[in-house]
Amino acid sequence: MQMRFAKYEGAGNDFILLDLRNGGATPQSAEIARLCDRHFGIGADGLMTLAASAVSGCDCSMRYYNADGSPGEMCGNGGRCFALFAHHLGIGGDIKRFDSTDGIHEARMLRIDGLRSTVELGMIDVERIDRGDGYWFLDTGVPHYVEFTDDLEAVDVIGRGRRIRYDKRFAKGTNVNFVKVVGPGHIAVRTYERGVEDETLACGTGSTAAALVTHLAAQPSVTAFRIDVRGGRLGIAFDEPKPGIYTRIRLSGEARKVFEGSYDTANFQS
Ligand SMILES: N[C@@H](CCC[C@H](N)C(=O)O)C(=O)O
Repeated sequence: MQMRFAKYEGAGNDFILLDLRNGGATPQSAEIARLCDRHFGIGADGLMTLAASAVSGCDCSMRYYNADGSPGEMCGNGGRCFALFAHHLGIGGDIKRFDSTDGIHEARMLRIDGLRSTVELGMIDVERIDRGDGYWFLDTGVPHYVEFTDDLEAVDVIGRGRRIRYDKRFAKGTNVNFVKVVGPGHIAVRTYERGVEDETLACGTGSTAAALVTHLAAQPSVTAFRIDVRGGRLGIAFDEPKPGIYTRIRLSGEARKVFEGSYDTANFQS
């Protein structure tokens, strides 16, 4: 069977998008891993399916899978690409509302330029940030470890990231972020991603975690951050109605449709 797909990227975090509204099945985990393989497949950090939503008021439903085929509860850059994919399919109005495993999200196209757009995505509220010895840990849709460094270029993101990712302290495993404070409201982040098992060029939920922890630990009066990542630049803004309670968290940045095509499912199934 031929399956249509589209490829999108947000700050270099890249994704395969499948529209399942007409009844296609979600690929099995091994098939997703083969599709995401950069040598034998299409190549991507993750894959998302778009389907009709069972949640009242939602335009559609997103499910996220990492490059190794494991499901993730949420993906920030993926969510921004998903919203643009929905926009290109003519789904929803100015505000796209969709459910993911971690909750309901709203997205807006702030600026459209051909196949690219600046997309702002609402993230789930964060009400708990744990402090460890030299690190912070929080859930911004998926689990994130955050550690500050003065020399981001010198960090062995893959080596250290992989050790921390499998540390027994983190029951579900964790994504790992190294953060350098550049100035007021300005940080740079490198992320080792769970499920990709590598450094990626950007991570939206990781950038969200890094901005919240920077606010908490170093810049309590700042509620909007510029985040420099390997693949570009992201923005985070949020409200803090009570100390340590973060609401209206918005992740913004460019997203782009890269190409579309079709594949023969028999080539990717075992
Ligand atoms: N790249 C993502 C995060 C994707 C999920 C993550 N790897 C996990 O399953 O923990 C982002 O932009 O947020």
